[in-house]
Parts: sequence; structure tokens; C-alpha cells
Amino acid sequence: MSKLKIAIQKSGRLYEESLQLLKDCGIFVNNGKDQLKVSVDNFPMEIMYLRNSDIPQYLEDGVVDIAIVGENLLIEKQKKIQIVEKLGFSKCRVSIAVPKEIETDDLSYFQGRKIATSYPNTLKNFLENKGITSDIHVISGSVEIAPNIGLADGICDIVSSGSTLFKNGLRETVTLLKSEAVLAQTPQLSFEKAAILDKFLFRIQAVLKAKNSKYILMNVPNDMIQKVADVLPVLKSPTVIPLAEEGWSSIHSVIDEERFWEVIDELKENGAQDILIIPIDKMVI
Ligand SMILES: Nc1ncnc2c1ncn2[C@@H]1O[C@H](COP(=O)(O)OP(=O)(O)OP(=O)(O)O)[C@@H](O)[C@H]1O
Ligand SMILES: O=P(O)(O)OC[C@H]1O[C@H](OP(=O)(O)OP(=O)(O)O)[C@H](O)[C@@H]1O
Ligand SMILES: [Mg+2]
Repeated sequence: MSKLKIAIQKSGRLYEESLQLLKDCGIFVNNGKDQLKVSVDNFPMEIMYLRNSDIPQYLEDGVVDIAIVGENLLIEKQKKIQIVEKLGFSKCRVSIAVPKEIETDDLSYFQGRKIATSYPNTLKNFLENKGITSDIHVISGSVEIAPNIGLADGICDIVSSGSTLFKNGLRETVTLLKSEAVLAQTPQLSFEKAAILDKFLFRIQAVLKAKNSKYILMNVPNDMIQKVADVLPVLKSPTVIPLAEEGWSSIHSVIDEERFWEVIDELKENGAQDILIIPIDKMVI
């Protein structure tokens, strides 16, 4: 029987959340990461632990079928690889930064100047579109140090919290792109493997939907049920269960976590009390 080969980062920013996602999908990995190729007992899948930066090539060559990889890296490596699902973690952006004393945010500052980066293709395309010609200096890590050691006038690198820039006396000026972890697939997938991918994707989507949703329950006077139901931005219609106390009901529903904060005041104004918000483990709609 075929197994779907998935590449996961061996160590780094994507590693833990990638494994957690597999676990949330009910896919249990027995071995530690020192073993670079691991089989899964309860799902037709084989896991390969690889460097994030090598993954786009492996996908293109069909060495692996699918992978969890940084979206920015797929853009950088310019491979024709399809993103199957955005996974919502390892969110970051690729930005240009300058020493904080440099006051301009204008890209023309970089005309003829030197920029250090680990993402030369992304930067080159961006600058070309803006009509700027710079000297792109490629380094593979610790890019933020470059201006301090006189290696470059600015940098182009990943920014998340901004703390690495701050600690190195740099200031973010222009954002080139936003990125998050994605599930990507090789261009050619057999019929059998595509069917396994569908099953895996179904599980991933159930996990992702559950992450963004909460189970909500509250007590409401019976004459206010309709008004409260109108306020709740719910999936279908809420479940209404009578309370032991005459004239009151408990309303249950599922709500987007973000929307909850928008409607909480209106729920209270319409008589909702004892509002509980509970995490959901999986969600299949
Ligand atoms: N500070 C960060 N916050 C959030 N996401 C990040 C951050 N740094 C990197 N990422 C994302 O995680 C991915 C992996 O980054 P990481 O630094 O772990 O590996 P890498 O340097 O790209 O590669 P390799 O596995 O080849 O050593 C990046 O491509 C990016 O999408
Ligand atoms: O804005 P922040 O939250 O500070 O994150 C940004 C930093 O994180 C990444 O480096 P990482 O720690 O992955 O080290 P690396 O250069 O060895 O990949 C990136 O290259 C930045 O240096
Ligand atoms: Mg990194």
C-alpha cells in the first residue's frame, strides 16, 4: 500500500508546530527526530525530517509528496509548487530594515547601496519592480548583524516580533511579503496518494476550523431568545435547552473567536447571562 511522504523541518521555527499539527490530526509519530525517516503506525504516511531550505527542491523533484514549509521560502526558491492549505502558524514577514539613525523609508536610498539578505530572489524581484538597482549580498544567517559590521547599508530578512531588529539597532522600513507555514505538494501525485492527501487535508481542516472557533453557552430569558439568536453570528441556528428555572433557557452555539469580542456587549444588553466560552477540539462541518 502506498504511503504519503511528508517533509517536516528537522529543527527550527516550524518543527514543533508541524508535529503538533500531525498529533492533532491523530497521526502519532513514535520516533525522535534523530531518525530522519519515520513511519507512522496509524496512517499511511512516512515522515522525512529535512532542512526547510531544501524542501522546495525535494517537492519539485517528487522526492517527497507534501511538506510543511515556510511560504516565503517557496516564493524565494521560485518553484512551481502548489500550496494546498495555509496552516496559520509561523507567521512572519520579509522586510527591509535600515540602521535606526537613517531617517528615510524611501527605497531610492538603496539605489547603488548594499543590502544583505538570505532571500536574494525575493529582494531582487522586488527591487526590479521598483526600478532600484542595489548590490545584493547573500548571507545565510544572522543577517541583522550586517550593517553593524560594515557589510551592508541595510538588510532584507524575516521579521516577526521585531525584537531582533530592535536589539541590533535596526528599523523596519518596507515589507516585501507576508508568510506563514503552509502545506505544499509536489506537482505530480498518484491517484492513490492524492486520496491519502484528501484524508489528511480533511483532518487538517477540522483542526484549523476548531482552532478559530469556540463553543459558546449562555443563559437567556425565554422572551429574549430570538434577539440573542439574531446577535450571534453562528453556523446554523443555536441549540436552545430549557433551564430548570421557569422562563429561562440555555443557548448553545459555535462562534468565531474574533467575532465573540465584537458581540459580547450586545449579548449582555439582550439579557444573556453566565456566558461560557469553551475550546473546541475538532470541527467537521
Ligand atoms: N522569527 C520568526 N517568527 C515566525 N516565523 C518565522 C521566524 N523565522 C522564520 N520563520 C518562518 O519559519 C520558517 C523556518 O525558519 P527557520 O529559521 O527555522 O529555518 P530556516 O533558516 O529557513 O531553514 P533550515 O531548516 O533550512 O535551517 C521560515 O521560512 C519562515 O517562514
Ligand atoms: O522579529 P523577531 O521575532 O525577532 O524574529 C526575526 C528573527 O527570526 C529569524 O531568525 P531565527 O531565530 O530563526 O534564526 P536563524 O537566523 O538562525 O534562522 C529571522 O531570521 C530573524 O532573525
Ligand atoms: Mg531562521
